[in-house]
Amino acid sequence: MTIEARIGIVGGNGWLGNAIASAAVSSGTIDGKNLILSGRSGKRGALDVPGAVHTRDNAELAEKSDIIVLSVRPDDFAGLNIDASGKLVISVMAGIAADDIAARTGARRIVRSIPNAAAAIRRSFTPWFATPDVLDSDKRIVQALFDACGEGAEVPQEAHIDYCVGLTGSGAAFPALLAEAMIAHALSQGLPPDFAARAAKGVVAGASQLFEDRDSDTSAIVQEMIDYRGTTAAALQTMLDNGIKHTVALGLEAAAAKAAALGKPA
Ligand SMILES: NC(=O)C1=CN([C@@H]2O[C@H](COP(=O)(O)OP(=O)(O)OC[C@H]3O[C@@H](n4cnc5c(N)ncnc54)[C@H](OP(=O)(O)O)[C@@H]3O)[C@@H](O)[C@H]2O)C=CC1
Ligand SMILES: O=C(O)[C@@H]1CCC=N1
Repeated sequence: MTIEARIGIVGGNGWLGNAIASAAVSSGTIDGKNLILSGRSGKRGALDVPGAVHTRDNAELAEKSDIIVLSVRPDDFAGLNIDASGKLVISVMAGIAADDIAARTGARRIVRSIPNAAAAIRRSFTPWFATPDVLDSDKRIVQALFDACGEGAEVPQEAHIDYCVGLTGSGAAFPALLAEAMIAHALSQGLPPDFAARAAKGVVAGASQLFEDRDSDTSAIVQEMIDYRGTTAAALQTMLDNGIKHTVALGLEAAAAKAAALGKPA
């Protein structure tokens, strides 16, 4: 789907806002001339967004946009002054509730979402939630925008978005941590650093490619290896016995708790 509406991204010069803008244009989902990107400093994002207008003036952005994406840090939201009444607002901010977005912007049609940094390569799995006033036509645009960034998926409750800050928003961070743990152990066993890094990243990257197959079932992969009763089973069972699932659960809960705290005044 091509989005004909004009989209303004507040914080469009930042990590995520720039990635979304780049993905939307490079996929052909929106013409760059229909994008306006704002930032305070005048700095541009790392990724080129051909045709887009850049501004430091959020009032100009609001005036020129049919849809406003809020991509400032949660801590900066309280200082944001923008009139989005009558417009669709799409927030990517962690922890900021739809009611607070409505109160600050005057908008009623509000979507909350949690993309991740893989939007830069159009591989973000992005959950999104629409408040009751959001129109079906708005939803088609939101889905198209997040499909341009990878894959969008509507969730039925706002609470799911708060939960997903950890589940999807952290993006490459958790697989990177797994690779880090593997590298650290390989180094402790005397393997050369360059080899250890290539080996661990190669395993994680290879697994990611395998998971691309929509039919791949992670629990089946784990069970198959446990049933094989070989060396991988020994490793998996030791990790399970030592609480790896509990550790992951604690991490996801910590992310959700941090997001909840971000949404509250200090
Ligand atoms: N990065 C990620 O992977 C993810 C981020 N998010 C959410 O996305 C949002 C953006 O995060 P991220 O891109 O990482 O942060 P960045 O700091 O990279 O980008 C935020 C941008 O907002 C701009 N900004 C701040 N205040 C204003 C303002 N009043 N008007 C216009 N622009 C403003 C800043 O511009 P300047 O520097 O010029 O002041 C900055 O470039 C956050 O709310 C975060 O929770 C959600 C999921 C994943
Ligand atoms: O780490 C963060 O705060 C951002 C927001 C959600 C995921 N990443």
